[in-house]
Amino acid sequence: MLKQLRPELTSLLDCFALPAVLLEADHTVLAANQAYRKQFGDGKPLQGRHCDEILRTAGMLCDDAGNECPMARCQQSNEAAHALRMHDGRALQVDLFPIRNADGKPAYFLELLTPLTEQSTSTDGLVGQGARMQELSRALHRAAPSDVPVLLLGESGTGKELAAGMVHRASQRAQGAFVVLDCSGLSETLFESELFGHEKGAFTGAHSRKIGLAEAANGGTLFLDEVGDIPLPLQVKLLRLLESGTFRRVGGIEPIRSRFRLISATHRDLERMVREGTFRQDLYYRISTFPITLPPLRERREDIPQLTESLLHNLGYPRLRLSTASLELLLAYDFPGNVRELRNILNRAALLTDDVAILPEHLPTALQQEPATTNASPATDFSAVVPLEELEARYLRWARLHHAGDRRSLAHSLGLSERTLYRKLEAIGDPSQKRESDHGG
Ligand SMILES: Nc1ncnc2c1ncn2[C@@H]1O[C@H](COP(=O)(O)OP(=O)(O)OP(=O)(O)O)[C@@H](O)[C@H]1O
Repeated sequence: MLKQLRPELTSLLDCFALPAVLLEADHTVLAANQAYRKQFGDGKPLQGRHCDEILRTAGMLCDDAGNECPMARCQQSNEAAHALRMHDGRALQVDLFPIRNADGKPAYFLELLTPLTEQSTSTDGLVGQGARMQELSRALHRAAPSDVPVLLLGESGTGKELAAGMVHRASQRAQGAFVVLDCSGLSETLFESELFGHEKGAFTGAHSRKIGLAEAANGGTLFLDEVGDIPLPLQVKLLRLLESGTFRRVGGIEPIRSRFRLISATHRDLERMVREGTFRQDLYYRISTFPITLPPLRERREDIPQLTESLLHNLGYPRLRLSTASLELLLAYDFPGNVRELRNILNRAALLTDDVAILPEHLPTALQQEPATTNASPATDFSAVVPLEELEARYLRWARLHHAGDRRSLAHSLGLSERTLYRKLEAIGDPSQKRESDHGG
């Protein structure tokens, strides 16, 4: 019956800017919109063809690496199903929605294909073997299997989004979607329509119905980045969603149910915001069942050598190395922008060098001039209580950089045997240590 309505259906699907296709239960295409035809079409009519065959022709495997087709799950559960696929080297989120008949049974299926941003699909793990990273990894793995809300705290660039992705992939909802909403800088209207979606005509510019991220996250994980930036009036709406599991699209009447695991992140001090009245206490309790703090890079400098190698590899410079002098400069730097800043520094340096080594002149001037903190002994730079082990590591690094003599005389000045100093420097990933041991020193 629907076949006679193909032009109307195609026109309806054209309301979506994203590739959208209407499928029958046997995977044949009833109608596809222009964006779908453009991205996956081969010039021949798509109607009546199997979606698997169309996508395969376009170079996208539907069932690779054991990825099951979301259609089976959608048919079985009569709920939206989600999956991730690769196409042209980019990740696509596949959202499949059942179109139910008068008996409430899934009769047709609407499939939307959303390209995901590089960050939200990064498969890189959190790099780092130091004590702080091991502690972090344990906490993330402890939190992952349960469905409790996780709150990731830490400065900007410490890897909160990466950590959220890790929790999702290690959770029972790994087969579902990992949906990211960056809550910073969104106006109230935009925040609401992003999270809850809207009906056509709900406000000026709402030309078509839009599925909200809360709905897209059904069966998966919703990651609210910069949750501390949500304005107070919207915090109550978010709380209602979390408490009831239901919401309404902007301009909609029907309550919609969505089940997802919530992960939130912020670089703000939420407890202080609660005290100051800018963040609702009830919402804070709701999202912070399992708080996990990500350490800033300057508190885990021992990971810098490994991170550098991994970041250079990911940036497409697998053979590029840091000279020892450059690594020493990085080890002495405080990285207010954390791993993101290290990544940017390496990217820029890689573009500046034609050789196989990044030299100090390829690094930003802020690093080339020794920072004040490295001239003063870090042991006397008390701004916070830190573990003694870390203080020792910081002091050793400072001493290594500033001691004029060789290692034997440094060991003597520190009151250590040369062998003990060697072990301690090795444990903190001191680069000159490696250089000396490479030469049998
Ligand atoms: N431990 C890590 N190992 C490898 N890469 C990392 C690590 N931590 C962060 N990165 C990289 O640093 C960049 C920033 O990470 P991410 O976006 O996860 O940080 P964030 O804490 O969410 O930042 P913001 O608060 O600004 O959103 C990304 O490119 C990420 O891949």
